[in-house]
Amino acid sequence: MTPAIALRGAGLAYGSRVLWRGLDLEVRAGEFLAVLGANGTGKSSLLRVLLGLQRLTEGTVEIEGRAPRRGDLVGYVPQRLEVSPLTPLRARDVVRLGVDGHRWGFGRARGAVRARVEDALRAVGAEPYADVPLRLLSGGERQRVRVAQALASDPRILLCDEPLLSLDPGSQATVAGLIDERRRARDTAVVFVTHEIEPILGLADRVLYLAGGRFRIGAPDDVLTSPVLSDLYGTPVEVVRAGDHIAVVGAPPLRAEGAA
Ligand SMILES: Nc1ncnc2c1ncn2[C@@H]1O[C@H](COP(=O)(O)OP(=O)(O)OP(=O)(O)O)[C@@H](O)[C@H]1O
Repeated sequence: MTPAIALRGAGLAYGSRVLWRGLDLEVRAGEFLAVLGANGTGKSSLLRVLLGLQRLTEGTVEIEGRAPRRGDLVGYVPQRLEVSPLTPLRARDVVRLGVDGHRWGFGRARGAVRARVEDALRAVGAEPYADVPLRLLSGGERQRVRVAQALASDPRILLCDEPLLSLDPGSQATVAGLIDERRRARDTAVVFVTHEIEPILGLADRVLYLAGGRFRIGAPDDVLTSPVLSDLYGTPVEVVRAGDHIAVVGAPPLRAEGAA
């Protein structure tokens, strides 16, 4: 079966600075891949490659067997929804923007569009505030709306770039749970970039951990260990686990230039 995402011998550098190279990774439909690592290790750049916004400097990338391109195969959830204090947009309007006009048409298919929007709002539990102006919603409510927008086109692949940032722990768990529910219900492949490990620890099938030009891929329990991360960073790093809590202690800041 064609993987949802296939990277082969993939590398990305900005000038002489190598973010990562030799990345061989297949993500299958319905798989949840968490992408972890320090600031500046190239996590967002990886998403840009998958969105077709950034060219690899070596190797190849395919989305369902083809070069990345614009369209409704891929949904995207950014860090946060920036909202102008002047915008009249309501949650419902934002979700409507996520429904592909070409696929659903204008005029003739208005009923279908409306149903799509309602489904997406319901999926994230945003119906109670669907008609409230966005600027009046809390951070967690806005992020649910943003997830609804990304889900509205029923993408085969969902790319999430730190969607939990600046949410409280309860909202983090809710937003991560919504994305997890969708991938289970529709076999959506999920690539989830996050600094918050705990909310996705029980959800991720695999982890891609980036550190200063090097990386490890594997099941969370295999990658998030003191020996593996110490080896990856090249210095002693402690992974402390207590119940559902986990902390990576002693990871050094990013080196000035990359290259493993
Ligand atoms: N177009 C570009 N040209 C040159 N350098 C870039 C470009 N885009 C990103 N960078 C640099 O590449 C590095 C990786 O950026 P990226 O945003 O992918 O990292 P990240 O792992 O997502 O970081 P963070 O966790 O801080 O969001 C950063 O140091 C950034 O400044």
